[in-house]
Amino acid sequence: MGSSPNSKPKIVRGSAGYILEDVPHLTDYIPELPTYSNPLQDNPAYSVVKQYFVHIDDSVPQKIIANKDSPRGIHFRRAGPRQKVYFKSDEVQAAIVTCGGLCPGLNTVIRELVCGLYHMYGVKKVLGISGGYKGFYAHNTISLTPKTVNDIHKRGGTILGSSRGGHDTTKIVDSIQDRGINQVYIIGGDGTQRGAYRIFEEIRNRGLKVAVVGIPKTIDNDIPVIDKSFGFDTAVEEAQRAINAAHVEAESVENGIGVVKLMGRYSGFIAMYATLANRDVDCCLIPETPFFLEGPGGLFEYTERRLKENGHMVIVIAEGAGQELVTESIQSMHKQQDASGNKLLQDVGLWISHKLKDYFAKQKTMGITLKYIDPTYMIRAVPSNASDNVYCTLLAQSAVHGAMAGYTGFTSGLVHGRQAYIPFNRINEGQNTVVITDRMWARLLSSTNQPSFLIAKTAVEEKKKEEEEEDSFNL
Ligand SMILES: Nc1ncnc2c1ncn2[C@@H]1O[C@H](COP(=O)(O)OP(=O)(O)O)[C@@H](O)[C@H]1O
Ligand SMILES: O=P(O)(O)OC[C@H]1O[C@](O)(COP(=O)(O)O)[C@@H](O)[C@@H]1O
Ligand SMILES: [Mg+2]
Repeated sequence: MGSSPNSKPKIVRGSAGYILEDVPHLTDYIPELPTYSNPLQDNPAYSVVKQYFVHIDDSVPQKIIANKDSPRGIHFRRAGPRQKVYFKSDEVQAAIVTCGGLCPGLNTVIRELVCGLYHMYGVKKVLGISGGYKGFYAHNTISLTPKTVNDIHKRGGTILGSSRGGHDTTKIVDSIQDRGINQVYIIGGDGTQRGAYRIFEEIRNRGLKVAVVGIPKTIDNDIPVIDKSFGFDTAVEEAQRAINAAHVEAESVENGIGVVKLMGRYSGFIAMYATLANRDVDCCLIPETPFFLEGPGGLFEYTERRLKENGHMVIVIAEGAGQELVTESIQSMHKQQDASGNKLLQDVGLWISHKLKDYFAKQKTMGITLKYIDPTYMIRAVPSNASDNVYCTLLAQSAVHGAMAGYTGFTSGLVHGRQAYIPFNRINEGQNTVVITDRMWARLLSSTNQPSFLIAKTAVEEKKKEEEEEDSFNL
């Protein structure tokens, strides 16, 4: 996968604690590049906009909650068109690639990149790299025009195809150089953005005039810094259909339990938002918060209580939840990985369904009917909804403006509702997960009334410890 990224973050400090975490620019390593007037100024559609061009110093704060003594804090460069551009329209040879798992909106981003380049900047040469990163060196390219991408946003998936694994920095940059590509748009999740950083580093080391731009994609919403990733809203909406079905099935029988498993490998955002949106869910389990089955405060006890109270119950479980519990039961599936090095998960939905069935069969107190619904790929293989379509358009257009302005090594993202350019190193520094001490998780707990397993378990453990201490004292 090439050498480790090593570039230093570009930090600009201002007065009163202002910090700009800036993005690299082509002129950082190729001085005296010629500039040109932005063709947008002659575009009748945009000429009516007052102050259409973004001021060179505009930035977006990372934190917007402040008090009177707080420093101004970290900012990111504001996205948008600049007065001067660093590429002539007919000089640009752009390339677009989609990597990793599917996500609603991939085709919309492809469409808007192509149309944005064409209509805003007069760029006619856009190549689609097929099949993810390995497509740079192992597949043929596809020529993309506004005509060929015209209606692709109505379809799920990606017209370019995608893949995991196969990131070979040297081969990819050789291909970029050989094909004369000078703007690379890389659409993908956390793994993809790490790969994009390596490509940027290699391009910079070779001194090439190539802008490398990332567009963050993942339904898991696990990319740090940005408000949310495109496709997430659509996935949450699609998940409602599965939860509604589980609810209908559960309430139609005596002591019915509906279990729905939703995607979310390390982050439970889809499960959390789908639960909050639905309101028929009695328990939501996510990777960020451990849970347990037996004893006081456990899932079995809560399920039994809920069935007695309400006659039915709906459980939403994120695929990455409770993995340690499942691994304890099925030792053989230990630590398997996919081609990109992501953890392969065991089916926690199936596991929990069996555990609940076994428990009630042994208890003999009440007979249950359990239906397990696993919509898996259905929530991500759909076309993006209206709000995601608009979001994809803004992300793609911001990416194009940034590349044309000579910025490189950045991800285009939304920060507190404003489009910003975020340096790769910030995007790659960790994973966004649900913070269970935040208000959002508290809102969920109050909407489901489920036990906070954390507190309950701690209380049980403390009680056990006290009893053990008492016993040893009495001996
Ligand atoms: N640390 C890394 N360095 C370089 N490339 C990576 C890295 N992690 C993942 N990739 C590449 O990024 C692509 C997509 O990664 P993956 O984790 O499958 O999906 P996603 O980008 O959606 O998280 C794959 O081609 C993979 O080889
Ligand atoms: O079967 P695949 O394609 O590996 O995808 C499964 C994974 O992809 C996801 O949808 C999203 O993962 P990425 O966006 O990181 O690719 C996860 O929720 C899920 O675990
Ligand atoms: Mg990922």
